[in-house]
Amino acid sequence: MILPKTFRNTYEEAPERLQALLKNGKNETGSKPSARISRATLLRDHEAHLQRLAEGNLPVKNMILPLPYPPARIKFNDARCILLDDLKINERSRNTAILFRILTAPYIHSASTTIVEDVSGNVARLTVCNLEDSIVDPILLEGGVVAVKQPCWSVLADGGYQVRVDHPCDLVVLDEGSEDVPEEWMAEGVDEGQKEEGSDSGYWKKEGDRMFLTKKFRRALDCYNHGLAYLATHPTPALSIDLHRKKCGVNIVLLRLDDAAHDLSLAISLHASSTPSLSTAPMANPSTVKSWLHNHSTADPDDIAPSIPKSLKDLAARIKFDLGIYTETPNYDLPLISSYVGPLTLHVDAATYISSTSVQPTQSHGRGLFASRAFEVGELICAEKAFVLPGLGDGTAAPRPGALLFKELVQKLRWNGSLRREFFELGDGGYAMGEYEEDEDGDEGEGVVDVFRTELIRRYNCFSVPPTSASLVTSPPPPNSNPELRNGFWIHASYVNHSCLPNSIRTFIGDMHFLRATRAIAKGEEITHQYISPDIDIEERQEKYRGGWGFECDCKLCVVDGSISEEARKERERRFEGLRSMVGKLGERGATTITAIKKIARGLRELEALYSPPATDGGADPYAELPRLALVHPSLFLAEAWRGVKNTERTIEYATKLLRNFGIVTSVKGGRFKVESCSGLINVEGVRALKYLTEAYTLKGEGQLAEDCIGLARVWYVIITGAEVGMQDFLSSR
Ligand SMILES: C[S@@+](CC[C@H](N)C(=O)[O-])C[C@H]1O[C@@H](n2cnc3c(N)ncnc32)[C@H](O)[C@@H]1O
Repeated sequence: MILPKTFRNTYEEAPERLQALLKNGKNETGSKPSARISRATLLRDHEAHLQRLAEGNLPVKNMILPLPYPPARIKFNDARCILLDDLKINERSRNTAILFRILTAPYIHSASTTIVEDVSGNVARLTVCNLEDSIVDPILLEGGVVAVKQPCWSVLADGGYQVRVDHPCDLVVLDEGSEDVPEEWMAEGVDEGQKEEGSDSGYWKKEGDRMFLTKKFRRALDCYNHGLAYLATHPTPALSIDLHRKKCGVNIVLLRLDDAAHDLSLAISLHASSTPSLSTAPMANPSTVKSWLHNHSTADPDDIAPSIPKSLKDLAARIKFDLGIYTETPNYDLPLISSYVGPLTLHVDAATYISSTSVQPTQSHGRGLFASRAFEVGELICAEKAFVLPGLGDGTAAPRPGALLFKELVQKLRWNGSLRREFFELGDGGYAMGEYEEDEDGDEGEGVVDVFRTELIRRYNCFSVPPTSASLVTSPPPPNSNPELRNGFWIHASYVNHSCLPNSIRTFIGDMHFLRATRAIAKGEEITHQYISPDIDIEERQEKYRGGWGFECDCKLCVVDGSISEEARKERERRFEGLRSMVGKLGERGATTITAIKKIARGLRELEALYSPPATDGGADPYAELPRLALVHPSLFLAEAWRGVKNTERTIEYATKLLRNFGIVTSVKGGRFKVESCSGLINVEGVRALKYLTEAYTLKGEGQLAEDCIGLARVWYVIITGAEVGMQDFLSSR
């Protein structure tokens, strides 16, 4: 079919149009659509969209969620069945459901859209969002029957209407042959020939394997289930073990870890009961095995792992790590863990260490993370495996990292009741008020996941992550390009509040998150890190915290920066920008002359004066131990410029200044280099400053001072990258 030039993709509307619709769309709530599009037109239009989809290269769009509504909690069988003629615009009744037969192959991109009819033969466009759908393994199958709970008409940007499902749990896919499928839809779609031919478990196993290899994972599960149903009447333990094992593998791929644990416990208990030496062992009981898989520990008191074949043991390890193993001892082989991470995998099999911290209420920042013991500079405070980190195997960061994370979160929460409670305890910015409150036990109910709340929790708590933090330091992205970042989610780390003067730094090695102390932390102290590095200007800084997370920072630096006059603030900014552009121009010219360096040094002194305490204040310096952020960039330039022209004294002066401007006050006394006070603002520039100091002191023959500086640089390198990997090269390179 040749597409008309006027074809407009109404299935993938531009985000701006959707936003405008949300803001300015006329309010038709409660009414019924004035006109409906005919079956022929809907099908023709759908065909045109499918053709466009097949041509590929659809633009990547940002997701726009409509106004929130809670998911239905009613079971389909208890719902009152209604028809398309009964639906109203934007008005849902939580105890209703509608049955649809799917008339076409779905259009699957950021959502799944298809054309459906109800039992009276009326036709509509159906869009299901946030579904774990794929073109090779569609959930909305042509000829299939689905039920939609609490249906209503939703308005489209082009003025039409559709039935839109946002909570995937509001969609029920009925099995072929289910007694809920109306009789008139029953005969079609059931392939009797295939059923007869494939009536034994060997056939279903082969068929399931074929589906698995072609990535039709849900079909594979169906086939293995058919095989197991056959085995219920023709018991063959070896085959049952095999089919449960295969189901377990598919469920892991689909992030259905609870189901995977269920299948594996059946496989292992069957293995035990059919092995004479194990038939009376505790592991012959599936619930014993299931508790072991879910116990978050490496302990194996029933010796299950040593008694089972390797294929089952490997799956057990996979499930236990993915459900989370907790350790009380922070012993990590960091070079080994780092070596696992590469373009094909971000996933690391390591245990989570959170036992030295606890979540407690703070005075004014909601809940926070607190130290249960003292930590020294550089010490590991906690280490945590990701709850979700998408992007495995593609080698590149996604263009919509937030949307990808959201989709995977919904999938993981939907299928794993055992993981839901912890997630929904996280902050959602106030959404869980009133009507949206979760069930008493903290669980959202069987498979019920509120996607709007999930998205808010994602937004307030997710992290932007590089493949490894070391990659940002050892091979930084070229200037003005974005590093390859994904969006990931770590539950315990989500409780850490922000401070511009933090006492910890977060780093990532694949899907492991590490938090290390940037200064000594006392038992009982709150742990903080920087959500983003603070802007020089206090107003810009607070605007980012307000916009991103809904708070204003009240750390010491923000209080002091916030107390200076508007005029002084603007003057600092003006001079900083002036210096920055001077430095930029020098960079363009290449070689830097001593005269040019001195000019920048003069500019820095003038800027420094703007941080000096007013004489009227009796000389008290509010910035005495605080960072002076506007001075960082010029002092870094000067430290490097003096180093470039091999002026040792000046290199020491400006590298020391650079540390000072980060709020790290150092001293040289009795031949030793010492940190007197540290704001916690440790970063790669600070490590560079220590490296320059090491070189300069070495050149001066001050061996002990050089030793002190390089020792500290090593500690800081581990703090900012998470591990020693790449340290030697970084510290020894020019
Ligand atoms: C990642 S969560 C941290 C845990 C959160 N306090 C809680 O109770 O769940 C981020 C939220 O914590 C609060 N928060 C974090 N840092 C803060 C700060 N410095 N001042 C005030 N609120 C802060 C904000 O409400 C922010 O949206």
